[in-house]
Amino acid sequence: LLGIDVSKKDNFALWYTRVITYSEMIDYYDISGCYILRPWAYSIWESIQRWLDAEIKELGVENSYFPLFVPKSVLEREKDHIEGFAPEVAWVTKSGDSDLAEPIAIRPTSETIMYPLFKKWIRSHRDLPLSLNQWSNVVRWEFKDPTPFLRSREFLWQEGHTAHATFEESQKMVMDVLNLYKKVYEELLAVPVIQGRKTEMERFPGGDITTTVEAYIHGSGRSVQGATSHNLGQNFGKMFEIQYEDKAGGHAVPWQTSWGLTTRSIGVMIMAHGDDKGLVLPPRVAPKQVVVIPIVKASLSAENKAALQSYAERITTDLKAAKIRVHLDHRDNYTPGWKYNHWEQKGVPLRLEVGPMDLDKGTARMVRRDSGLKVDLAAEAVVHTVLHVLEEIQANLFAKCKAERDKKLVKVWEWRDFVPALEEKCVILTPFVNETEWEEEVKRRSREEALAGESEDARTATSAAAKTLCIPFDQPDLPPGTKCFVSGKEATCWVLWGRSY
Ligand SMILES: O=C(C[C@H]1NCCC[C@H]1O)Cn1cnc2c(c1=O)CCCC2
Ligand SMILES: [Mg+2]
Repeated sequence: LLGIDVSKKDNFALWYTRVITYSEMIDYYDISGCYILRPWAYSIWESIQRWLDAEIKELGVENSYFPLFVPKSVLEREKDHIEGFAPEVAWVTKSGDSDLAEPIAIRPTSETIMYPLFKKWIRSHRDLPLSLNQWSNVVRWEFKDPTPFLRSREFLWQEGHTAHATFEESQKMVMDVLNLYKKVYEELLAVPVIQGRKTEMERFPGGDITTTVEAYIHGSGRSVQGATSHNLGQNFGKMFEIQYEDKAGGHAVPWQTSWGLTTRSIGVMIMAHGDDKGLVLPPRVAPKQVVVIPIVKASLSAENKAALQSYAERITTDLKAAKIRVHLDHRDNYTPGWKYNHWEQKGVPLRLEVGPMDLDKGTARMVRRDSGLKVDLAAEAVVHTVLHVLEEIQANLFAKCKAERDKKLVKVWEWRDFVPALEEKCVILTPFVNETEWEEEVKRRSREEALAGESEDARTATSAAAKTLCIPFDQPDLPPGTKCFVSGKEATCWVLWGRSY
């Protein structure tokens, strides 16, 4: 097949599979849940990394690297931290033919690897704040159906881990990082997110406060956690007996944070912006922002072919000089039409067509990937127009995504309106009593009412149930006496619900 040949709205899962393969981002691997990140995808991860790495360093964080392995005795140091997650842990039990004395876990996250060293390094208040990050892979043997980028058994991420003398300082770090995550999504990936706090049921049990950025995928109507930033309180400090001599000469336990953003962010961007022709890349992370395509007609004389080639090369050189990521596709074994389709599937924001007429008139035809708009430009106007239009495309993608999300962001006050709104692919704000048993009840009833007697595979990554996404920091007005939408009890806050990945 030359084209994607399936519409995003008709079969979202198949559309996504076609987009990530035809754009040469992903290839499949023998082990379920493991994928190859090809250069077109890896380049996007590098752009995210480059921006985020510089920003966390501004916060005083330093990069480091800890071992991939953690002994069973250390990983299971505190039962309540690990109990819910145990099935996801991958173990090394042998080397060659011989069994290891003690099974060794492959890191699913690095708290238990790092914090024994934090204990060793943090002795005085002068050792604080300790702020480390590592860019690495992690392994979680997920049970649910895998989806490239969104849910894989190995993924790339950064995990930040800090220790502070006061709660206030730790909470500032939690929020400073959460604001960086919002910028990664909104300013790099052009995807709007809602910041908030996870409910008691959804928060990381090892921490005290879990904050999150929640994205909405218009095509599937599902929401997805974009990244998390936790205030761990003193829990891990107590668990790992981290203590230091404070200014008054007494013993104190530091206040810690941990925070992570993963390659899932790339999947969110693909789903948010892709269309029926394939990927649509935000210019700020596009591996190539412009592709120059010479239109070489066979009838052209040799010198005209050469003239056209050098004209296209000059335009390419001018763009490179302006730090624009440009590619000249002068392959003579593909037609211009084939190339248009190919680079559209790869989501390149701008195409510049350069034909014999353009050579004569000193022009080039600029075609926008997001809107399809075609504009003929004078060669000397190409660079500054391209720079301007790339910014326009970035803003346009964000605006389109935000409009789509806002159209589906609804308020519901009564239970009877809740499941119908889910069926309409909405993400739903409700007044809520914010008690775990009522959260469980909503999960159960929303699945039951949506399935209406049908069953649901436990492995499904696309459950019919609604779950809480977050308690948005930006709370709508809640007049006293407002009733919880499901329990009828006094509502204590507005909560965001949705079907999610
Ligand atoms: O990983 C975290 C907390 C924290 N880890 C560091 C980055 C930020 C944040 O994700 C929670 N968590 C999730 N998943 C798992 C574990 C786990 O602790 C441990 C066992 C395997 C699966
Ligand atoms: Mg998990």
